[in-house]
Amino acid sequence: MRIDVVSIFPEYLAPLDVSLVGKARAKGLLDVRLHQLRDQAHDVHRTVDDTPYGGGPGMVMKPEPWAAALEAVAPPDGEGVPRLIVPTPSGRPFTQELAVELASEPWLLFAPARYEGIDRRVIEDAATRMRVDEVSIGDYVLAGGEVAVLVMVEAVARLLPGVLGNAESVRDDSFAPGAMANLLEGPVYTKPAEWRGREVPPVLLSGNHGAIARWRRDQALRRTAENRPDLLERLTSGDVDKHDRAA
Ligand SMILES: N#Cc1c(-c2ccc3ccn(Cc4ccc(CN5CCOCC5)cc4)c3c2)n[nH]c1N
Repeated sequence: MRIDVVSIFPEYLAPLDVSLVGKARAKGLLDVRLHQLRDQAHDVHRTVDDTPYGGGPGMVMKPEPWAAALEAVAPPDGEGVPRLIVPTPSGRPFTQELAVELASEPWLLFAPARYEGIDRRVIEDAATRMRVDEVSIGDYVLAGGEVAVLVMVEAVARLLPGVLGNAESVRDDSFAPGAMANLLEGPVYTKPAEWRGREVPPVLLSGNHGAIARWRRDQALRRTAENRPDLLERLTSGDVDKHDRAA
């Protein structure tokens, strides 16, 4: 997979050089390219923003630099077309389902804006050439889209074949299909078996894999009921018997 990111703060994306994504890049599983939007602003101050038509707070990102930057990355007559992802507070929710969908794309182009966002005409113009998704990573307000790009790239990268080692697996992800689908992870433990007077739940030391699986599901149901009761609504009645619900 190729990932391009256009930003006025490409240094914000430095974490894409480390850990899981960094290793995936080193293994050649991911080709991440960062681009400075200001390189496409040719006035002496390399201006990328201006006042909003109609008034209102803040500044809006000018169309010309963005159009030039997107076309520099993906020339209209070039090979292949990326899927353009535009982080925005007003976007569709970024979910595990969308991460799975994006993980199947050969080329993603992220356009994290700053200020009050990008002139709408940039999105409309790009949509004549490529698929555009306006996406929000959550119901809170950030100062720009770079953090959202870090979130989305990590969520997508870990789904790519070969990125997670055998020891880790996306199979057990909270939101992956299967017995624990739509349940939050339960508690995890490691050595020592007793620490500051607190013991590891004996079932986890029992070697009884059936009992351990049942205990883990029960813990996941409890945690989900406590922190995300909305997710329990997604489970069919057959998944959760009345006893579990009451637990
Ligand atoms: N993904 C994601 C995000 C973002 C996000 C993503 C991209 C950009 C680019 C600029 N910003 C700042 C910004 C904040 C608020 C507003 C709304 N305005 C309406 C008029 O009153 C002032 C406020 C606009 C722009 C961004 C924020 N925030 N939260 C998420 N989950």
